[in-house]
Amino acid sequence: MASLLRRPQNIARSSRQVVEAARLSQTLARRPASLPRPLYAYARSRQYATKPEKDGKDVDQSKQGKSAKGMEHLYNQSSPMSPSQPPGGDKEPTEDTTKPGFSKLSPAEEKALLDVFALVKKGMPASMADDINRAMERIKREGLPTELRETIKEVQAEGMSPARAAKLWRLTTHMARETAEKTVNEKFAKKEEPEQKTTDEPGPKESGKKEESGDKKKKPNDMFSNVTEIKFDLSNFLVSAFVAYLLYRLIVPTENSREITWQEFRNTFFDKGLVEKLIVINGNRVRVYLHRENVSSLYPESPAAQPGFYYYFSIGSVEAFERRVDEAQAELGIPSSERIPVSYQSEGSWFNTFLAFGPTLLFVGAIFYFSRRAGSGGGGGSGGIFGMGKSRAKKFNHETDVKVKFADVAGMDEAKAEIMEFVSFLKEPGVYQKLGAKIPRGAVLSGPPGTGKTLLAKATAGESGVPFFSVSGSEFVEMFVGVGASRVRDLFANARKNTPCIIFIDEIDAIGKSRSKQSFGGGNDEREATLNQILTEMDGFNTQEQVVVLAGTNRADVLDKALMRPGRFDRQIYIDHPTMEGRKQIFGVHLKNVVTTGEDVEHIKGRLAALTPGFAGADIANCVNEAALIAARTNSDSVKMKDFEQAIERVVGGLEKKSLILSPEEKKTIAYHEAGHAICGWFFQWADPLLKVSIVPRGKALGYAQYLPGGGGDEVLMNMRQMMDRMAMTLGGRVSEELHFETVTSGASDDFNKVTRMATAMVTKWGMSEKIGYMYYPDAGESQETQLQKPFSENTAQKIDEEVKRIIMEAYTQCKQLLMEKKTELGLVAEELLSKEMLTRDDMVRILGQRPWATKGEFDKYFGGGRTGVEEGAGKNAGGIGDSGPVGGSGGGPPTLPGGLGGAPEEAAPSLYRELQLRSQEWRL
Ligand SMILES: Nc1ncnc2c1ncn2[C@@H]1O[C@H](COP(=O)(O)OP(=O)(O)OP(=O)(O)O)[C@@H](O)[C@H]1O
Repeated sequence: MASLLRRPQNIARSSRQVVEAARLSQTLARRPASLPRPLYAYARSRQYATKPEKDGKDVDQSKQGKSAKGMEHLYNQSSPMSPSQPPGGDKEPTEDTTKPGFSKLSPAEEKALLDVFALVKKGMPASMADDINRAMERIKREGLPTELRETIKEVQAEGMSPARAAKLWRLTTHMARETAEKTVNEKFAKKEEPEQKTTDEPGPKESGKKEESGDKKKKPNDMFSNVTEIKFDLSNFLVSAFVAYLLYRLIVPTENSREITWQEFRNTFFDKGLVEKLIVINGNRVRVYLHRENVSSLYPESPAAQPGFYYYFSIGSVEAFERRVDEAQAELGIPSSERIPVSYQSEGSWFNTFLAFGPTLLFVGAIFYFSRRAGSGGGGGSGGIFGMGKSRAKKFNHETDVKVKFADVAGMDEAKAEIMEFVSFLKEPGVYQKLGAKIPRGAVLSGPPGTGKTLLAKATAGESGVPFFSVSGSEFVEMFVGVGASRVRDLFANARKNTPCIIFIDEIDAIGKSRSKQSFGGGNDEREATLNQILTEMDGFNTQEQVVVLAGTNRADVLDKALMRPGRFDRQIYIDHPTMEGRKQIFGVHLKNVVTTGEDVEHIKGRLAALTPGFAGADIANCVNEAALIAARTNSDSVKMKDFEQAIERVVGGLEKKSLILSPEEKKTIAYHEAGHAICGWFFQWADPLLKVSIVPRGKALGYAQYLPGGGGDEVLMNMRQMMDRMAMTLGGRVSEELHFETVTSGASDDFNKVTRMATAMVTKWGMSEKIGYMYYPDAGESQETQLQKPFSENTAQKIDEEVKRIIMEAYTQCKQLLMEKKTELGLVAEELLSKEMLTRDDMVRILGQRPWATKGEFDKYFGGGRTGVEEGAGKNAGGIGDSGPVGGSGGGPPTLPGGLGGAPEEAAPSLYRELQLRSQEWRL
């Protein structure tokens, strides 16, 4: 077409042919049998129009570039698919910038594209909008590839098919790439130009030349960074813009069809021989395809001249339609060999297609959306449905992230020594391997919450200087079966790529629970699959692979046996609550982070350690922080001992209840109740020494007495004397109420709970009752069998009840005896408590004199008190039952405990000791 436009004489000649043909066809069309003629005329006109004349001389020069008068509309290029040319045949053809193989946009197309571009540009940054403008300019200047337009035409006429969609995609991508490359080349050219000029410049700039040439060498790199940037943006933009345009054109088409009646069809097109073929759509509508060139000759203004446009009419039935067409053709005398072809098609609308796919699309969309949300909520990076099987483990770099060292982990020296071996294995594997030693694969760190298991694992990574993968057991658990196993695989695969390294699985009980225990009530396939995968992966290492797996759990007892066998988690490291010395060291670590100017830190550490039996490392860290907060509230320069004490009270007892107003009668009852506990604690030899007693309500308690269990030491065993003294002391509140008031209150309920639990344990677990003997009866919570059935007979149950009652009554008698003896002292303490609301150990010494029994350990060092090192032993017990009661029978020596004295601390009996010991720390009425 471009070459045609450059030869106006050709246009003039062909226009004459077309006019002639059109005129002829018009005349002939009126005659019934003239159907083939216009076709012939059309063929001629096309032939001449597309074939350039070799000899242009015979064209009338005066008419060069002009169309015949009255026929201008034939050349005004109004068809959307015609190459662009300014309207009006009189004008000189402008310079053609269309590339070979390209054709220009029609004004209508240009407008549509501009609309789409304007829509896309909205809300874009200015730089991108510029790119879009540039792209549009280029399209206007160079047109679209002819192949692309042909395909668009096909799509418009016959609909979209996968092959056409692929072709469109290929063409638009190709075009986008070309455009981007061109832009880049232009940029190169522009940048090189000024540089050339600089080098040409003579004179003093000569010296700068070398630098410039050096610069020039660098520039291609800079340019390259630009190149990729432009290429990416522009190509992406163009592809999406074209696709948007095509969709726009396909889904919201311009008017490309119109309904006509049978009569119109016959008179206007059929009888004039303009019909090329008929397609019956879905048996109820007929699409009329016309000889477009003939139509444009006859009816140049008609929309039917535009490509993609067609007429249609509705039919009642296919048979009736066929009959009518046959009759019409017979009337026109068209021989059967030249009859108009009729074909049949069934097709659905875009809307129907969309509706058919709608539910599927919605479903896929919903899955995608929710999986993305699930993904982004947790580990971040690997979100989305495709990232589901990816491990969520966080990798910490030993150089930047894991700064914890063994020095930051205080106490737990044995655990540290044990785990130190892993560090030396990772640092110097050769030492072990040359002796043929197999390196342990992993260790389970178990113990109560907050005792520093995670911290120890981090310190191991920090010391060994290897990458550290940290993941929580619950992160493997997903609602889809197989995801957990796939995450385990991914985690270990990652670890193997980063050897030597440490994997730390926190709360491993989330996936490592014993399989037999889980199966109760249905089982859990997903968890089992995940566990099996861990078992396989841990077996799958070869001994050379330096991957150490550490796991943390609070419940080592529920873990699957297979997980704990040697070759998997070879070592089990139990981390208990820290001892007095351990607490001291942990306080040392955390006190470094707060300002304690002017304080004797050594003394503070010791005193705080003595004040916080049963505290885990996390509690200690919290306490120190609370103390700093309290100090900050009072605008202090440094954190003082009193701040720490307040913090401990707050951590253990809760907030002071200032809003709770008690009546004078209630206050008096509370004061006598607490004084009863205090007197017992003071005068019973084996009871816990009193530290502080208060009637200020705190948390749930109306008053409290604070003791130091075990005399500030770290005993894990209790003998019968201690138990009896503790029970008697616990009953002191109620006994005091009985002695001083006409009636008693409900305030002793928690005391009774503790006493009953302890007495029951003495009878059913610790073999401290002659009637029951050396038996162990598990609680309902301890095993599944006991949940349904009691492990003893009715007769034994009765005996247990009797024994428990007897022991409690003995404790009661012991307590009452003491409080009646010390009624005056009790009154003094209670009245002082009423007036001061809180008494310390020093107040007690002032009122009652020195405690008759010395305390053990370092208690006196930090809390005053004259005597130390008083011998323990039977006979010095003021109200003890070691030598008076029938229970025990061992002459006051520590009873032998069922479950093994030296057994692991998680054994039932010692853990109960621990619990009772901790409970004595609680505040009580
Ligand atoms: N031995 C210790 N030395 C110093 N700080 C400690 C120690 N133990 C615990 N802590 C403090 O307690 C915090 C919590 O400890 P960590 O997370 O290691 O406990 P954990 O045993 O893993 O708890 P959980 O079983 O609940 O996961 C630590 O960040 C640290 O501040």
